[in-house]
Amino acid sequence: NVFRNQKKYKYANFPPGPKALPLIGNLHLINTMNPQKSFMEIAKTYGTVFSIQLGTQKLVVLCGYDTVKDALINYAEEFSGRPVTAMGARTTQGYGILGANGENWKVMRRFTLSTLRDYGMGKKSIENKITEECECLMQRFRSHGGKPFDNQFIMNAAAANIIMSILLDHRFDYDDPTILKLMRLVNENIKSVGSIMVRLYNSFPSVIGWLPGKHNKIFENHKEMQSFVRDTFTRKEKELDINNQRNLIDTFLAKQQEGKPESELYYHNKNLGVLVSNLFAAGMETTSSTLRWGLLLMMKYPEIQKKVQCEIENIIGSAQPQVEHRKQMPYTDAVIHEIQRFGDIVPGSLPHATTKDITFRGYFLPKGTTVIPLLHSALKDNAYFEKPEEFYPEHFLDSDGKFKKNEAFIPFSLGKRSCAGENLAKMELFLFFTSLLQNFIFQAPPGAELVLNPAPGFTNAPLPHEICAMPRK
Ligand code: HEM
Repeated sequence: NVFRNQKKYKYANFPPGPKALPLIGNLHLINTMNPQKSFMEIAKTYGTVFSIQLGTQKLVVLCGYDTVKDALINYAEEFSGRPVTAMGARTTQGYGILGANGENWKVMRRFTLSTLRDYGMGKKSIENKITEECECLMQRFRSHGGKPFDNQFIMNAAAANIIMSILLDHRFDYDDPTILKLMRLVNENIKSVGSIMVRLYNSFPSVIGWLPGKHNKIFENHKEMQSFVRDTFTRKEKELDINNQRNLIDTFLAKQQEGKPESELYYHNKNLGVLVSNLFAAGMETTSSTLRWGLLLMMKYPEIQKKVQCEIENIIGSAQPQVEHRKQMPYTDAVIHEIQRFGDIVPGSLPHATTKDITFRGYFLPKGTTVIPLLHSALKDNAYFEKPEEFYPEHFLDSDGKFKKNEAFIPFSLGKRSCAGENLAKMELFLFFTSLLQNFIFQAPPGAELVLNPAPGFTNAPLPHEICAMPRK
């Protein structure tokens, strides 16, 4: 039996892992509130490259900075795929950038990086847009007059507006129904990506495909999102002036109209629609949650907040914060790095897949194996960070108070699939964070207890909480 022999051969040297139960596999070993913790536990028994089975699907988990780096840097091409899932096949699989593979992914990634560079990174213009957004955000903060408020919605809206400005060259008022609708769609999807129902559905589409649950909601949301995006860019198409491209959608439509073979193969509306939703999904909640961790941590550690504010006073004074200031501000830079390390926003990265059969650290991984690079295990790696479980900006400072790099700082992942918005995100984090601290003192509401555990989900957002923003001047 050729098939059986092949299967046996393929899995003979597969990474080890706990024994799987019928149907559920190892699901009973995974704490759905905190899967990272379960993974770290399993690694203690089975090593830094181990396998687990969710339902009927086998995954390989990479644990610890050295292992993650070895895979994503030394075998960059081999680990650069995305898994093809049953759910994805019915939604966005293959299009856009996040879930794409092969040539389509390469073209979309190249397009995204170069367009973000042209409209966003490096250029002064995006810095001005972020600064403008900061002003609007601070006005909202001021309107609370120092009284407690929940900042989740408003921070999401500010982050959404930055992406919006790159995509559409337009900012929406925080009460505009368009942005409210978009945020609802993106948030609901991100929440449900982590849900156990979705994971099960990936394993047995035919068995539970008819059950009402979050996966049906995802399909509905996805359709709503696509029709929303289509309406928006059809309008843009009418206004397009090839000689005056003002945003990412313009540039995409211009490529579409070039009439080259590439135009038809890759620059079609399906790719545009999925790419646009991907950029929202990837860039909104990540940036906003990081900033919310930042403010929460400043309330928790007022003495650290004070040191940041001192540095702001010394270097920026009452001028407008600019990216240029960062290199003169080692303490603030260290604090922002530590916020990202401690916040650990995307603990399991996005799932990767092997693009060919490979042998990694003595184990055989057939082409198409789903691989989870556990960024959490690098950001909390005690071989690289002195106090991994604490908020300790000194992780990024040398004894002279200068900024000190740490190679295990990989919140944006590594290698060919690493975050395409890294530079944009860093610019946003610095400008929003310093502007807010320049203008407000952040305090816990009277009597409130500040909890630093993350809310359960695919990303690590802070638990719901309120903040008080006391104007400094
Ligand atoms: C603090 C903010 C952010 C963090 C922590 C973050 C983190 C990540 C991580 C961990 C990945 C997965 C990498 C992998 O598969 O190994 C990713 C992918 C990605 N991110 Fe970000 N991200 C942030 C902000 C942004 C922003 C602002 C954008 C742009 C709008 C963006 C666009 C993307 C894209 C397009 C991908 C997919 C890359 C690909 O599949 O080739 N991200 N990000």
